[in-house]
Amino acid sequence: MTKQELRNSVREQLRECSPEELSRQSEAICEWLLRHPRVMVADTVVAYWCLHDEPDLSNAIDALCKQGKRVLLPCVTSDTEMVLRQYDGPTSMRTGAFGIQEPIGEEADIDSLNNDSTVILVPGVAFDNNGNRLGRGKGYYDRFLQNAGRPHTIGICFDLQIVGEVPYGEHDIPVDELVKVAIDNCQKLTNNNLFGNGKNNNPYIP
Ligand SMILES: Nc1nc2c(c(=O)[nH]1)N(C=O)[C@@H](CNc1ccc(C(=O)N[C@@H](CCC(=O)O)C(=O)O)cc1)CN2
Ligand SMILES: Nc1ncnc2c1ncn2[C@@H]1O[C@H](COP(=O)(O)OP(=O)(O)OP(=O)(O)O)[C@@H](O)[C@H]1O
Repeated sequence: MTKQELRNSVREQLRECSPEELSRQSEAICEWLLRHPRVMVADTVVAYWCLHDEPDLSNAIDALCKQGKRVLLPCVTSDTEMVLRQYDGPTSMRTGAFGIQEPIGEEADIDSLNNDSTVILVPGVAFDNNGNRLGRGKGYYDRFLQNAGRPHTIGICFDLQIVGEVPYGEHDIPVDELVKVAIDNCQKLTNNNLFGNGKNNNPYIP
């Protein structure tokens, strides 16, 4: 299956899901994140403000912000680039490119992310169990992650977006870990979804 065929197939399945089920999963993901050991000790969490077909992280974002953590969100600045700005609460947002809500706060220095105290939550259209990620097809995250050093990355998606195999190329950067929350057994799955410390799941990445 090509990347585009997989995108279309996953989107079709998401359209068939009930909004109630998806919002239950969003809540379970937020709770899972707030209990995640790396997130709990992080001082910086790079999250995303959801598009209509992505898990809604806003409850986790607000909770992390209230805990005093630095929460950063992407802002699209050109056809290829995005930067991160600090989230300072729901009233400090504006509508950016692609209709995505983005903070008006201070732009973060990308060099400040290259450490053990940063966790990056990466959205995706599909992921496979090796951490390979299919994005929206513009390469924003691949370029950004390439420049962000090596902080811990967690792929975030709904259950049905974890697929057998995601086709990947030389630019694609796999995530270190995948959220995998089944409503009835999130506890059981929490320790079962790490790919180890290796950042080299993808043989194309040196
Ligand atoms: N929440 C969120 N923010 C994010 C991303 C993301 O995946 N999720 N990005 C990750 O890269 C960047 C934005 N990337 C985007 C890439 C393509 C389209 C896009 O093609 N939008 C179509 C809508 C149709 C569709 O995708 O079905 C459009 O506007 O025509 C939107 C955002 C930065 N911010
Ligand atoms: N690090 C990079 N440097 C230059 N070009 C890149 C890089 N990463 C991706 N690209 C280019 O961006 C385009 C989209 O790549 P791809 O289909 O892998 O995006 P994606 O991972 O699905 O999207 P996204 O990261 O925005 O969610 C391709 O033409 C690819 O060659």
